[in-house]
Amino acid sequence: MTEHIEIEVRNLNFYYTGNIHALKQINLSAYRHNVIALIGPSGCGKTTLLRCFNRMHDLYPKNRYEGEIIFQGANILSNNIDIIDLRSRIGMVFQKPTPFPMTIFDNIAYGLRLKGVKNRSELSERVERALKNAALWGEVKDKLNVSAYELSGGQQQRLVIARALAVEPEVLLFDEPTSALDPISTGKIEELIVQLKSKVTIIIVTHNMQQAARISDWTGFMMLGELIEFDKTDKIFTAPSEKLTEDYITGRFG
Ligand SMILES: Nc1ncnc2c1ncn2[C@@H]1O[C@H](COP(=O)(O)OP(=O)(O)OP(=O)(O)O)[C@@H](O)[C@H]1O
Repeated sequence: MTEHIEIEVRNLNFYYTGNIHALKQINLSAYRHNVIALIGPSGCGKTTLLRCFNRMHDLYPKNRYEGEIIFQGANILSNNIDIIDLRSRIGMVFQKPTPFPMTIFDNIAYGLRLKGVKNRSELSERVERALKNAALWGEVKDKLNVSAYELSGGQQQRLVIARALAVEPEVLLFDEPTSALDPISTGKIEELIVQLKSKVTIIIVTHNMQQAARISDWTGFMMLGELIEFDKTDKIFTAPSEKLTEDYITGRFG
């Protein structure tokens, strides 16, 4: 299979309001339908980098990007990008489950309705497909009209994943998606992420190095806003090229 680059980051710098230089000269290529993990000590810039991929930082107009993020031939940091469209093509799942205060069905149908899908049978079919793809259908198929808040934390996280999947994104961003979950729910989400690779490219921030080693194909190790090393996960965890990476993965600091 020829490897196709889904996202290419070129000389990316990012500054929070007040010129805090949070990302420094980041370069990386994310291959299509691979899982890319971002690891590194607290405050190194993992979440900041993840949020660049769907322009979440735009919520604060004084934040500033430099460089390029090329997604399917276009620079998503350019001014003429349609941000709403971008966020449906590059979806995001946060640390804490964020269901909307509405029924399970309506949570999933929400983005579809925004995209103009109104036909009830098409909506039902796409809601079912998204819930199946998020490995949640079996648990909720008889209670689609109850509030999403009645689900457990782990189920809510899969609901949020289903909601992101419903609009058929090409990329999913995960920001520590299991840190609020118990080990069984964590295992289910990890299994799901590996399954989802057949459909989407995944970039995941995790504090848990074992999790990165278990589920990712590529790993980026960050420190103080720099991407110190980016390589195949096996290589990062068995024979890293950089001493800093080795010190981190062997627990010498962090
Ligand atoms: N809204 C903000 N305004 C100013 N500085 C910020 C903001 N958010 C983060 N930072 C700074 O940017 C740097 C990177 O933070 P970021 O949250 O990306 O790190 P992280 O690696 O995801 O950390 P953690 O693992 O603790 O979540 C830190 O120095 C942080 O203090």
